[in-house]
Amino acid sequence: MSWLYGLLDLARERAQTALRQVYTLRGGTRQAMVEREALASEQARRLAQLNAVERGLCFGRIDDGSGVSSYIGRIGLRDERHESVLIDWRAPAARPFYVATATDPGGLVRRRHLHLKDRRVVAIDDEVFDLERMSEGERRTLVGEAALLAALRRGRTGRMGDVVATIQTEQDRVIRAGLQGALVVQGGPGTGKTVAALHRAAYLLYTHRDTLERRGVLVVGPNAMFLRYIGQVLPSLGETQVVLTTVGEMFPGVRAVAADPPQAAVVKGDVRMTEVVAGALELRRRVPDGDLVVELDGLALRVPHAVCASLRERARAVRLPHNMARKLFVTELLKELARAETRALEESLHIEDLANGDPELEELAQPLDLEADLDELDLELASQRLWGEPAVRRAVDALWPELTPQQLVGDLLADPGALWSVAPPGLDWPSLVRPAGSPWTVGDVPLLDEAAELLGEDDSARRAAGRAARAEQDERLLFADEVLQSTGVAEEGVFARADVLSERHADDGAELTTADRAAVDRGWAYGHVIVDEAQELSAMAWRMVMRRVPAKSLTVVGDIAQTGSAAGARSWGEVLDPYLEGRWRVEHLKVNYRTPVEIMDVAADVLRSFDPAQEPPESVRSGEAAPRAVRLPAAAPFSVLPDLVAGELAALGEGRVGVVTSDAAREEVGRLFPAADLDAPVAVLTVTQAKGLEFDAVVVVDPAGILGRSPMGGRDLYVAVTRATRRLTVAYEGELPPVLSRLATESTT
Ligand SMILES: Nc1ncnc2c1ncn2[C@@H]1O[C@H](COP(=O)(O)OP(=O)(O)OP(=O)(O)O)[C@@H](O)[C@H]1O
Repeated sequence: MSWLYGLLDLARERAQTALRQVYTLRGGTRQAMVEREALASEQARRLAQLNAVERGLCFGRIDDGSGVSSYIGRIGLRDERHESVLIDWRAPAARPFYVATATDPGGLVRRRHLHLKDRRVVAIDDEVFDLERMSEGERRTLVGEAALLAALRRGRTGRMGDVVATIQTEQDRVIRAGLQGALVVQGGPGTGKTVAALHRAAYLLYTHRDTLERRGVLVVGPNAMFLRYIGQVLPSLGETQVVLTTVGEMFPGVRAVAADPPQAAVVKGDVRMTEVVAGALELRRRVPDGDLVVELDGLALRVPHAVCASLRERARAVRLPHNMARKLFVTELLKELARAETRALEESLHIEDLANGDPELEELAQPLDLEADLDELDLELASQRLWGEPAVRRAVDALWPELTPQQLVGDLLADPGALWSVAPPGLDWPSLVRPAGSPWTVGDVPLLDEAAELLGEDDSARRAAGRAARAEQDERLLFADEVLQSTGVAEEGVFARADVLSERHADDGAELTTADRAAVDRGWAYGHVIVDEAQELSAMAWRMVMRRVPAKSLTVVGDIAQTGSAAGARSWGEVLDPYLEGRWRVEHLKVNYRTPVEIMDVAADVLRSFDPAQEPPESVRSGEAAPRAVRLPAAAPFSVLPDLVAGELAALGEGRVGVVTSDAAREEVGRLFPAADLDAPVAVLTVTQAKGLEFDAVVVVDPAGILGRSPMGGRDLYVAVTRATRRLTVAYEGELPPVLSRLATESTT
């Protein structure tokens, strides 16, 4: 191994030297500075990648029938003669390592898993593909079974790790699926959907770096805790440029964590909320009851009701977003007010009075028609003057206000009258009503996004800047190419292409990476979007996600059987067909790598209780402690939990306990374990919070409360009991729910 690590050290030194050189250069044109910065950030990224692969640099070897051996590792390395000596796990040449099975070795005679500690090989697992001498029992489908089981037996750290060394064939199919179109990864708990999806992100970035570095990859997860749980996987694979977010954070400027009550969540997630939001906007474009009258300097500027109505119609008819159409409305209304001002002035000038009875003057006095004399320039100047008048502004704002999404949605939800008048029949709008100024909920975020689409933003300044930036683009590109050529890096293939470099350093933020820029831009079009726990997204949330990926290149990861949100998915067709019209495909993952057979049998009973047709995934492990139910004492039931959890920690020796409670018990149980968090030995979570996570031992508290929370209670209990990798205890009061009757019961005294 030392020769491979030697090459890694060399590559690091080269990157470091290049970085130092870039930093020692000073002065020059702005262009030169921008280019230096581009090189520096590329070198820094390369260095970070080289550092990330130190642990377990090389983990596999494959031998083909002709005596050729290839090493598989976290990155690709070449020797001084430019010969490939370590194959990146994502390269096509590494594929046989993941797909060869005993029955279909694909030209391999041996697959070797290498276990490294520091920089030394400490263990080897070999699989020899010799079909002649293979017994039936050996024709298994697991890839590198010994290495896989060793990986699965390791205690959990509270953070998901990468699995490059032990990816299984069915997962490999998911990871290496093409970039185009939508792929649904459906699989039961613990089948590696999340881990496969993250490796897929790394694979796609490796294989389609040109497109994806520019457009970015977005991963949407169920909550912040989950994002922390998975946050290290991609960096450990050398990829730091992926945006991780939750539905509650997808609207820039809003960080929603609060959940709606179940009924409000259902209504907010209903696609008919598009009509509600659009209706609410319509209510804000008003026509005055009678004529519009603006009092200005003693004059009453009057615009007839019918004219106001027609101005509104014209502004609507342009079909621009509201805040952009407002410009047209304002321009037209100001002209009408200018005309009205002239009319008012006319009426106020009584020439007969000025003649003061003089018959000659009276004869001279012609009826004035100042309005007819107004030309476009007069109107424009008058409009400008009027726009400076607060009374005019107030009148305009009352008829066609400039609105933010927050104003539109916040006002609507606090206004029962408005909700009543815009909600389509059958929509339970009263469940939405709440006090003004309430904190944003996760269910509000897709509504804000919907509102933002209808409102639009005044981006004329940004577009002008964009045009100017594009004019510079060609020049920049040319220059970036020259830099790459002159430094020789173009040949080394170490750097991003010139257009990527130049794009990164476009005017709107020289030091910002694609990920940085994308994360704050609601209108950013990602190259690929991965949605995890996708069964939880409502129809409205899907609209928001789909807006972020116009190319519809998606990986949708989830399990319909685990849907906990009442607004979530009942089938993949139901949520995807409105956007993809059947143009999506499903890969099924069927092997459970997390939960041992003994616990999975209990979970299977729960699954059958709400969906008898579903097959639970098959566990790869067995032989862990039998899962049990513990009856809590009737008086102060939770008081025994600290001892119970301490017992679980002791039984684990090394590992973490997850206490998964009903929503009702969460607070009281949480008080018993004050320092509970992901990294602590004990974490206390509701089922919603525990979704996607796992623990060595799980204590499920108040199963009846979990079952009774909502119509989705059975699914919630299924999620709760499938979080354990080794031990499961169900702590209940009163009677054990019949669906758990398989559990051996104990009582506490
Ligand atoms: N090929 C593999 N090698 C080693 N470990 C694996 C492999 N596949 C999955 N695992 C492990 O199995 C566990 C479950 O994986 P993961 O969380 O991705 O499953 P999931 O399908 O997303 O589960 P859930 O539906 O419950 O969220 C994780 O600890 C993961 O690291």
